[in-house]
Amino acid sequence: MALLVPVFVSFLVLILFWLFQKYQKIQKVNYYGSQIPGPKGNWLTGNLSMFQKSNTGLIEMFQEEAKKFREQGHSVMRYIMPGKLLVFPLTGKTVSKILESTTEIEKGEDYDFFEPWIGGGLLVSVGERWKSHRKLITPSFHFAKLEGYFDVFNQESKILVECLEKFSDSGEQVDLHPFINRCTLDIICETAMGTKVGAQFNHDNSYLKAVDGYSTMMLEYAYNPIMWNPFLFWILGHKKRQNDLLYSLKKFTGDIIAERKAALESGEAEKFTSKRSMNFLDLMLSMKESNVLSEEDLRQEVDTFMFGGHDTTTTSCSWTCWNLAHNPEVQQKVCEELAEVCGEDPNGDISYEQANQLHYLDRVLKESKRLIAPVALVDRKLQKEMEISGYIIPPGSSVSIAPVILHNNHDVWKNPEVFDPDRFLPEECAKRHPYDFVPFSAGIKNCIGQKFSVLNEKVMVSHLVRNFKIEPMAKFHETLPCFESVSKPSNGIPVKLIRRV
Ligand code: HEM
Repeated sequence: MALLVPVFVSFLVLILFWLFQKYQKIQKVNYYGSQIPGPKGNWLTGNLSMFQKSNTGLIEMFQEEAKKFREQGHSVMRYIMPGKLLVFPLTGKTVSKILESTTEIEKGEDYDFFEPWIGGGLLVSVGERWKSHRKLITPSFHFAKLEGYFDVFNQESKILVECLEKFSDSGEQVDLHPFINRCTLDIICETAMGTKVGAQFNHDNSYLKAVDGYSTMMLEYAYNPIMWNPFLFWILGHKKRQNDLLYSLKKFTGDIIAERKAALESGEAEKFTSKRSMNFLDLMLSMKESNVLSEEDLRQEVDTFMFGGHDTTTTSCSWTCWNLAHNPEVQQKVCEELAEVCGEDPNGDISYEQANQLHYLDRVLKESKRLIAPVALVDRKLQKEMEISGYIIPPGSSVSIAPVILHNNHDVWKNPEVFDPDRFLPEECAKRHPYDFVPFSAGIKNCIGQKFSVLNEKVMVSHLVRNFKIEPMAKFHETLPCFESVSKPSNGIPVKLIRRV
C-alpha cells in the first residue's frame, strides 16, 4: 500500500506533464493558425469536426472552402487540428514555394502509417538515402526502357477486353473499376517484377484486398486522433489489424522477389527478357550485385512501385472511362484518332510510336486527371519555419500540394466542373502557371512513374474504346471520388458496353 501512493503520484505527474505539453502545442498551433485565413474552430479541437464527414464529402468541402477564401482575395487557407496546422496553398503560384523547395521534402504525418510498409522506399524516404536511390532508379524509367513494356501493356489490355466481352454480349451493366484494377495489377507486377500474377483470372486476389484494407486504415488513422496514441492503437486492436495487412502485403512482393532472384541466378529469366525489356526488379537486382541496394531496400522500392503505380493508374483509368461514358462526342473523337493513327483493327497492338501520336487521347487523359485528381493531395511536414504569401508557417505544420484544390481554381479553369480536353491545347497551357496542373506533383519529388503510367493508360483506354462504346448507367455524380490515398470511385464505374463493329 505504501508503495502504491508514490507510483500513483508519479503516474499522475506524468499525465499532467503530457497534458501540459499538449496544451502548449495546441496554444502554439492556435496562435499561428489565427494569423492565416481559415474556417473558425473551437479552442481545443480546432476544425476537427469539419473532417468528421464521409470521405466523398471531404473533397467537396476542400473545394468549396478554397473557392470561398480565393473569392475573399486569399491565396492560402488553413485548418487547425488538435495540435496540428494544415496549410493549403490555393494557387499554382503560391504552391511553388513548397514544390520548389529542395529541403522541405518530408511527407506529412499521415505517411507515418506507411513507414512499416514502404518507409525506406522513394515515396516516403528523405535525405541522402532518397537522393541516391532516386538517382539509381531514374534510368529504369528512361524512354528506351518504357518502350520495352508495350508488349505487356497490350497483352494485358487485350485480356481486359476479353474479360468484358460477355457484358457487351448480354447487354448487362458492369462496374469497370474492379476489371481495370486487376488489369493494372497484372501490368505493374509484370513490368515491375517480371512476374505474371494472373489477377484478371483470379478475382479473389489477397494482395488487392490488403492494399485496399491498408489504404482505408490509413484514412481512419489520419482523422482519428485516438489512433495516434501508440498504446490506444495497440489496445483497441488496430495494431493487430495493421500487422495482418502488412504480412499479406510483404509476403506478396517478398515471394515474387525470391522467385525472380532464383530465375535470374539460374539464367532462366534471360531466356524470356531482352535487355531492352528488362523489368524494374531485374534492373535493381543487377544493381544489388554491385552491393548498391540491400534485400530490404529492394523490397521497399518494389513495394513502393506496387503501391505508387497500381491504385493510382487504376483510379485514373477508371475516371477516364467515366468521363468518356458521359461525353460521347469526346469518346467518338478518341475513336476517330485511334483509327487514323493505329488503323481499323480493334485487336492490333498499339506501338510506342503510335501512343506518342495520340495527342487528343493525351488531352483527354490530362483533363480527366484535372477534373478528378487520382491523388487528391500530398503533404509536406515542415522542418523549418516557412513564409508563404506573407504568412508565417511554423515547423511541424503540414503544407499540402492539393491537385483537388488547384485543378478546381475558378480563376484559372473556366467552368472547372465541365470536362473539356481542349483546355490542354498547347496555346491554352501556355496561359497557365505550370503548377496550376499537378496530378503527378512537381519539383524534385515528382512522380517518377508518370511517363510509364500515361503510356500504360493510353494502351488500356485505346483497347477499350476501339472495342466498346462505353455508356453510363448512372448520373455523373452518383459515383464520387473518395478522399483516400487515391480518389477511387465511391460507387464504381457502372456502364453498359456496346460492341463496336
Ligand atoms: C496516374 C498515375 C499516377 C499518379 C496520379 C501518381 C501521382 C504521384 C504523386 C502525386 C506523387 C507524390 C509526389 C510528391 O510527393 O510530391 C507520386 C510519387 C511517386 N510515384 Fe506516382 N503516380 C502515378 C503513377 C505511378 C507509377 C505507375 C509509378 C511506378 C511504376 C509511380 C511511382 C511513384 C514513386 C516511386 C513516387 C515517389 C517519387 C519520389 O518521391 O522520389 N507512380 N506519384
